[in-house]
Amino acid sequence: MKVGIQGIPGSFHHQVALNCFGETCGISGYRTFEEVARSVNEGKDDVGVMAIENSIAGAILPNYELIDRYGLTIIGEYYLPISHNLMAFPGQQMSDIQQVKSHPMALLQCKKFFEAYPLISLMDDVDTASVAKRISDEKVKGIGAIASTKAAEIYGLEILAYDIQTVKDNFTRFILLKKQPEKTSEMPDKASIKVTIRNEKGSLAKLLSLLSDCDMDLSKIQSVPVMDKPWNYAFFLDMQFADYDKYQEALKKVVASGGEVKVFGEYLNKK
Ligand SMILES: O=C(O)C(=O)C[C@]1(C(=O)O)C=C[C@@H](O)C=C1
Repeated sequence: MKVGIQGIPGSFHHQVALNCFGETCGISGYRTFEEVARSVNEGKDDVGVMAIENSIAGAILPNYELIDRYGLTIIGEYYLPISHNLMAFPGQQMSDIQQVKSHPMALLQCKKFFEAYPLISLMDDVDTASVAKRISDEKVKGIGAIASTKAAEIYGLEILAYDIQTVKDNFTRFILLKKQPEKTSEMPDKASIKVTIRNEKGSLAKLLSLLSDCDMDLSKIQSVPVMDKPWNYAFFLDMQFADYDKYQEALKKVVASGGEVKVFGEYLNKK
């Protein structure tokens, strides 16, 4: 199984790939989410792992657009507990650190911790682990990384502060992406869809009550701009259901009421 991720060993994506596909899967690391989406679309990787939302920092909106543009299918999801740690080249104190680099989502999850250190500047980087690796390879002093304890272990860095995310219970939801939908033995109980509706008074309210009438349990609704129609919006919806037929009926009703529907995936809820 060839798995595409953004990041390198020690990153959270790498951990999810190992947890989902086992130690022997072949993992290719890319610098951007777009490269992951492209590699799955071109068949270079069988499956892509992509973070889509975090319980502190919220949705990674651009990733919804990537799934849409590259025509990928969501075949599953995975929730990983995330603990962030501040680490640096060994032998330094907190007072030696002038700058901290990490993945933008990781920085967002630790914003509160750094309020007590106004002299430390925060900078976006590719992924959590690659900063740790660079500090180690180039023996960089004065710069810290935010990453997992596993990354500190792999790259030989010293942890200056443990568990620095704003709330202790912190989760990132990852989605597993393939080029084509796959047949599963179990009936799906969750779906991710995109609905485009006309920008008219009450149209979103009508959509929501229609879904509720069909017993759809919405776990996510995210509006995204329709690029070629300024100030029009489409909605990415995640919904859970006990009855697959009712879900199919809901989709038909949305279309009958004038909505455009694109299904991104039907899979098993893992929450
Ligand atoms: O940089 C990493 O280690 C990642 O796997 C990326 C990522 C993300 O994209 O949200 C994954 C989980 C955490 O939320 C922080 C960063």
